[in-house]
Amino acid sequence: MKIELKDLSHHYDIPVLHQLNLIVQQYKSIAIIGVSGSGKSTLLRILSGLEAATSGTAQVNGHDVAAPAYRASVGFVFQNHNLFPHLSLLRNITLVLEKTRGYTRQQAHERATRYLDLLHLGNQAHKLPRNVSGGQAQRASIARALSIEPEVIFLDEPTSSLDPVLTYEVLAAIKELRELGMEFVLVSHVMSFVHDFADYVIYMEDGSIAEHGPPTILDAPATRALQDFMAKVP
Ligand SMILES: Nc1ncnc2c1ncn2[C@@H]1O[C@H](COP(=O)(O)OP(=O)(O)OP(=O)(O)O)[C@@H](O)[C@H]1O
Repeated sequence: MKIELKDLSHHYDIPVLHQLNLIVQQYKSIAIIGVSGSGKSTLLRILSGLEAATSGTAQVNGHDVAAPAYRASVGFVFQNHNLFPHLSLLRNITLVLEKTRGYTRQQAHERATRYLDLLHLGNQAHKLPRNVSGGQAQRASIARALSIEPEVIFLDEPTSSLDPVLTYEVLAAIKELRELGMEFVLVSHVMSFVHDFADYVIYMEDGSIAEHGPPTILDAPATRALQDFMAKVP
């Protein structure tokens, strides 16, 4: 995947991202790390087209992220699974395919079943989100994001609401998908996973990219900022 940022800035009531410039290419799984409030989720939302930057430009695989059609071509997984509570796992997916892709019920059913199976949820398909574990619900939301067969999948701390066992389960599923050739940009606080999973790491501090490079930068940071961060995280 290729990501290109040019003077990308964003502010809410306060400035949050400060003139980011970056070109990253030929990586398949990019992790954004940094302390709370450093701007990771904001950058992820802008890269996925969920939010428009205040100024500057961002491109992903040559697409301008501000173009309306771009948003429909990517998948996004939120911190909490964000499934409709009154619909089964299966219906959560088929509804999206029918409404946003114009699939027939039969086509939607086939595709949703394929992705639920891929996430090892075939036997849970007819359950409501509240009747499955948090890890299973989160895997269903990943299946939903995958079902539109997006060019890139964005994940915002997909395990932040899960206990260690469920975290392991979701991260294992994501690793499996990477082996299938899917492309990811994710925000994660689980450094062991980032080390293992990402082939490129972006470290953010105070709304700036303080350091970026292959995951080996986590072992031997070039900047004081990343050194301090790595000394504090488990
Ligand atoms: N919708 C919003 N309205 C106003 N301020 C916001 C909004 N979203 C984020 N912020 C502020 O922007 C800054 C960056 O937030 P962001 O969520 O991008 O950081 P983060 O690094 O992802 O943090 P965390 O790890 O806690 O999720 C924070 O100061 C936050 O309070």
